Amino acid sequence: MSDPTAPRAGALVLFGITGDLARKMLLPALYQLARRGALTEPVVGVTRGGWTLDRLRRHAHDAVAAQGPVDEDAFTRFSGLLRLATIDYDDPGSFRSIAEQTAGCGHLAHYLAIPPVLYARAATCLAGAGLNENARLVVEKPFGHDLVSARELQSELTKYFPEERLRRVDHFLGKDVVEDLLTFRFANTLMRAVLDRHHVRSVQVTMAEDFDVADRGGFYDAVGCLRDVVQNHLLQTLAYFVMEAPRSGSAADTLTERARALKAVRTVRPEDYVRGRYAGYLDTEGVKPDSTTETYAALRTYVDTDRWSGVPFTIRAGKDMETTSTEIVVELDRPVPGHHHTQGAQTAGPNLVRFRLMPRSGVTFSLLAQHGGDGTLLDEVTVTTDFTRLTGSDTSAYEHILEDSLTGDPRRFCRMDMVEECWRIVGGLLTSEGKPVVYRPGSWGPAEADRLVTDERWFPLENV
Ligand SMILES: NC(=O)C1=CN([C@@H]2O[C@H](COP(=O)(O)OP(=O)(O)OC[C@H]3O[C@@H](n4cnc5c(N)ncnc54)[C@H](OP(=O)(O)O)[C@@H]3O)[C@@H](O)[C@H]2O)C=CC1
Ligand SMILES: O=C1O[C@H](COP(=O)(O)O)[C@@H](O)[C@H](O)[C@H]1O
Repeated sequence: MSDPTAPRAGALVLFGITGDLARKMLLPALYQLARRGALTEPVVGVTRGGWTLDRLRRHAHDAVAAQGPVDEDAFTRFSGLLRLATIDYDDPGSFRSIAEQTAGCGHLAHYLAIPPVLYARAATCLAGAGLNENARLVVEKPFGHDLVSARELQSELTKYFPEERLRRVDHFLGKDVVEDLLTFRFANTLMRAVLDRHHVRSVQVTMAEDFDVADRGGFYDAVGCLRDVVQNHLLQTLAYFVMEAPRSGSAADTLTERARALKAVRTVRPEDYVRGRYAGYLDTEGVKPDSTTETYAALRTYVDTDRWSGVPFTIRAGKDMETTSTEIVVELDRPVPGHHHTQGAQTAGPNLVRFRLMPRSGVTFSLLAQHGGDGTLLDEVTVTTDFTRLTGSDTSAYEHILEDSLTGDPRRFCRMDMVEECWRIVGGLLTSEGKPVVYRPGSWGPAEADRLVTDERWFPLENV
């Protein structure tokens, strides 16, 4: 759904079209949009040079082919939309090449998939060429490296692009399954009835990845796990899980409720934080020999709302772990003791509601059922469903993000107040010193993190 106050852009100006993110995500997503007729506007790739339009087209084909079979007719349509502009960040006049390529296109959407240190410079040069007028600026993550730098960046960008025309990407917000948390919670009375402090004992959020930092050592070592995925992706996902129902389906109401939820997340105390690093990380190319960067982060927080007050939320994320899986596991309270039919439940496993976000999105309930003819003997049973198989949805996060960049719909982006809240929540952890605890590659991270969860027990993930 587009935002009626934000006109659709007449062209997408893509800085960083030759880069890693463009190859892995943006070019394949743009092709998919063109394939289903959702992209008919020019896509102007911006580069410092060395590329021809033919090379870009071949590169785009390779990027698309790397993800599966190519519909050549659709690719030809997409390829016909590609244009190229060469710029020099030290020569603002060179940005006129973008104006030449976008002449007659109307409103522009500039998408910055370049190193974040260049965001302010790019915005300044765009303005110098008059390309900020009525234009939207979309910036990739990260937005700053702490609260102060995020505010500084905001102040630089808003000199030329006011907040209502700024979009900050967090691709988790483009994932259907993350948005679906809201529908699943509020459209189902069963869920509405139990997801609150009266029924929930604890919530565990895990984002495990079974791969290491590979060739991203230089980037990752300056960032670490907390900044890479917790401060943004996992806190935004948590916001969807804890927020109240928006008053309406409008982007403004959704954003307001999400921001309210983040404001209620308690600032994490350093004693509720555990950092880890997989063995062998220091041998990665681009990683400093004396690096203290974490590849695993686990923290405990609380959400101070009427619904969630007192419920512990633990979040953990890590590279080189046993599997690749993202889940929210909700542990429900045990039934009251003292009854014939609740006796067995005191020692059996608790009821769990498991929101499986990735790789196969769906939900699983762990329940108890009578074993044989004795109501006190219980079996643990699971009831599971797979959303992707049911709905057949296969729209990638970046298809949504890029389409919204064109339409202007702000709901799948981070508003500045959300960015500030996320930095506030983890702010006390960013300067954590000392070496992270070393963990075995392929494991579940350091055992030290067990103290953060209720009963010192992480529930095993289902997608294993
Ligand atoms: N790669 C990933 O998996 C992810 C990346 N991101 C974010 O996306 C953005 C782009 O990331 P990524 O594609 O990996 O970045 P790259 O390092 O691949 O750089 C992207 C492009 O930026 C230009 N560039 C690179 N370094 C410089 C420099 N020093 N000065 C001027 N231009 C430069 C180059 O384009 P040219 O030479 O054509 O000018 C390059 O192709 C970043 O903000 C990153 O944080 C977010 C999530 C995941
Ligand atoms: O932004 C990032 O996200 C990916 C994980 O995203 P996914 O959609 O593939 O699950 C993560 O691997 C990467 O380190 C981080 O920069």
